[in-house]
Amino acid sequence: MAQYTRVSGSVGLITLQNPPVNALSAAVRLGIGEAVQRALGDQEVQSVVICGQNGLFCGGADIREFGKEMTGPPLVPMIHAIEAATKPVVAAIEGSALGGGLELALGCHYRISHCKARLGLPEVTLGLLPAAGGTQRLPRLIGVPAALNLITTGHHVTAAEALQLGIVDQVTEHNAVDVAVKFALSVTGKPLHDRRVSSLECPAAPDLDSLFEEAMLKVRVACVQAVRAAATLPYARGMEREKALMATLFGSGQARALQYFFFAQRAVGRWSTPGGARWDTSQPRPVRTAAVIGLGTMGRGITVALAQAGLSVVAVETQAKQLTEARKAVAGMLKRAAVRRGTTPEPGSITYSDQLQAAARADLVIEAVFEDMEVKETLFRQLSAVCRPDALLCTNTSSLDVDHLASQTRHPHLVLGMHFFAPAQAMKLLEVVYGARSSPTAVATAMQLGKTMGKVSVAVGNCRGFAGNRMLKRYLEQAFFLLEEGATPEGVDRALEEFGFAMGVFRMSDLSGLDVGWRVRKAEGLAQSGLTGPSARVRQGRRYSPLGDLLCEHQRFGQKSGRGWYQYEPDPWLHRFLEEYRARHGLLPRRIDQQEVLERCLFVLINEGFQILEDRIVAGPEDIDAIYVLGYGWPRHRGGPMFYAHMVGLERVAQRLEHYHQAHPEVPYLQPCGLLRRLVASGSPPIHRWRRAIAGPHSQL
Ligand SMILES: CC/C=C\CC(=O)SCCNC(=O)CCNC(=O)[C@H](O)C(C)(C)COP(=O)(O)OP(=O)(O)OC[C@H]1O[C@@H](n2cnc3c(N)ncnc32)[C@H](O)[C@@H]1OP(=O)(O)O
Repeated sequence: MAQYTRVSGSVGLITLQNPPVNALSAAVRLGIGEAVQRALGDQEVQSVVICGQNGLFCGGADIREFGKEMTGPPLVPMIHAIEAATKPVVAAIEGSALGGGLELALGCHYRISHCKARLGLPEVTLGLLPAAGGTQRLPRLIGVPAALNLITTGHHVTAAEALQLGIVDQVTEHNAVDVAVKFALSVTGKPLHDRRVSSLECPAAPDLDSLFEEAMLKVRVACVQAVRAAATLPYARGMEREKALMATLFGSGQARALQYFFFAQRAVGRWSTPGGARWDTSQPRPVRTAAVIGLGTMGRGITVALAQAGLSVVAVETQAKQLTEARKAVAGMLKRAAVRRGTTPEPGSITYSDQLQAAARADLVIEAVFEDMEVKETLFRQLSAVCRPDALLCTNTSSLDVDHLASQTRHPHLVLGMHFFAPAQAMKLLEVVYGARSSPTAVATAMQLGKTMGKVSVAVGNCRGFAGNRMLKRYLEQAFFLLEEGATPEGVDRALEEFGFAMGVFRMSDLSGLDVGWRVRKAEGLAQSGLTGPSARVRQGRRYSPLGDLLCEHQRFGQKSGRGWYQYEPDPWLHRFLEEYRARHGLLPRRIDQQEVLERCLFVLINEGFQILEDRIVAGPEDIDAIYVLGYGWPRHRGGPMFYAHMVGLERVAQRLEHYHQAHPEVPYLQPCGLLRRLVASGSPPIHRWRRAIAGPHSQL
């Protein structure tokens, strides 16, 4: 909807009304069109202001309408009508003007922005391009290099930057609508020709061809082609090109995946637990002071993330040398982040101590000590004695039993996992792991704290490895089995990187350190040295690959030791080692193609995802997809593992798993899990119906 009123005698005020972000839905487009006509036809009205209700101009096209049949008037002719108006039209930008919202503002003759507003054309992040004239008007207004940068990255700019670039005409600290109305009165009757952006010439820039060629190599080709049309063609032909390019993107799998992921990241905030706790009925407690215990790499990152979110942080490290180093490292991290943001580091929000007692007054404590149950058990008993009785006690463990740690304390309902991903100050993902006794308030508080730190928090039930690492285990395992059967680390990584992972599984393991998993496997009784014969490759009645353990026995810990799955200097060791290993175990190497690598590594991970859904460890497929894209490098343009399964087709995923299970009956995880089989049997419903299909007592399966 759009509301029309007359203000200050002669200004027609059009207010976009579609909470929460005034997206340009069919109803809003219809409303704007009608209001513009009314304003232009009203004899009393000399100028027009367009704004959005509730302090937000417009979040762009309504993404929920994409992929559905188009209804309502199209955006492009409406923007043309505004630009062609003979009365000045002023956009009053507050909050955000993004995508179609900014394109609407670019169709206005003037743009006044509040100083806190942000502007941008983020369509590329949804697999699209700004096809309501954005690729044609923005280069004409601010020049090709700056427009190309904004359009191909999707970056938002601040109001100050927008003023400097020439996107807006004025920035105000006052009420932008009031300022725009006054401004509209002041420009009444002034000529408008040079205010119509579509009629401007693209400002000349040196060596445009090489700029376009360079951009083509780096970014979405369609965006570059559209901006090139702005620089080389008349406006009307440029608009035709923009429309044609958008048509090729609109139905693409990438666009569907990116749009799905936009909503998935937001859906995880509406968490629920099998015990009935929910986001909308649980009240978070305020957290003003947080303590971090253990200042290794993770503890330092968590300290920085908390301080940057404006909390007072008590950083505790009992080893003097480590404490001194951590203090320096944290100061350096804060300084570098401030330089990047162009601000000064906040002084005084972190205090350091070598005494646990320093955490006594904290609202919430996050321990990040060595990943060892005995060490953590002792710490939780101490924290329970030292801290306030209402303090939330959180563990940053990546796999240990949260319920067991809770049982060491006096108030188990206040114990949770907060599983950060390295580097903790930068990674967007946080797994909030609730135990059997965690209270709804505790979950809500940790979820809210994650949001305050700028993270996407996903509520996850307590199980070994939680959601992310539990799935990762199956993925790694298949990669090892593939090596046993004849594949090479390079071949497996190539297949995964061509699929879209920034790093294949072996390169990623080398980076994070092979010894980390080795320590966990030793603690679980899986890694055992000296075993020979068939028993070397079987544990707990299932196929097991000791390859990772053997590499560690040869002191190959990955990048940190200069050698892992790859050698960082010429060294044919690994291939010889694999050949000898296969010969020793009577394994006949075969040629393994990319399809098998992908299906075995990815479908087994997806199968575990379905098992996690069935076990109610997470509430919906969006949780798993957010975890995998934000924490494990799953390519965003493929939406996440569960969305990928939906795109591939559940029947095919189940068939291929069955096929591999028949070939490898000793690997039980290759057998399609019950939920996957039931979804296939019920006709493979689309992903947005899975949540309902899984839901316990009301299950439709
Ligand atoms: C011809 C085609 C023309 C144009 C193409 C386009 O315009 S494509 C759309 C381009 N716009 C965007 O990509 C902006 C997306 N939105 C945002 O970046 C943020 O939502 C925004 C506007 C900065 C506000 O952020 P905030 O943190 O305040 O809110 P949040 O992101 O949680 O969003 C609140 C709910 O609104 C839903 N929503 C946001 N934008 C849109 C949109 N454009 N269409 C539909 N719905 C949108 C969002 O999903 C949240 O709802 P929820 O139910 O929680 O999912």
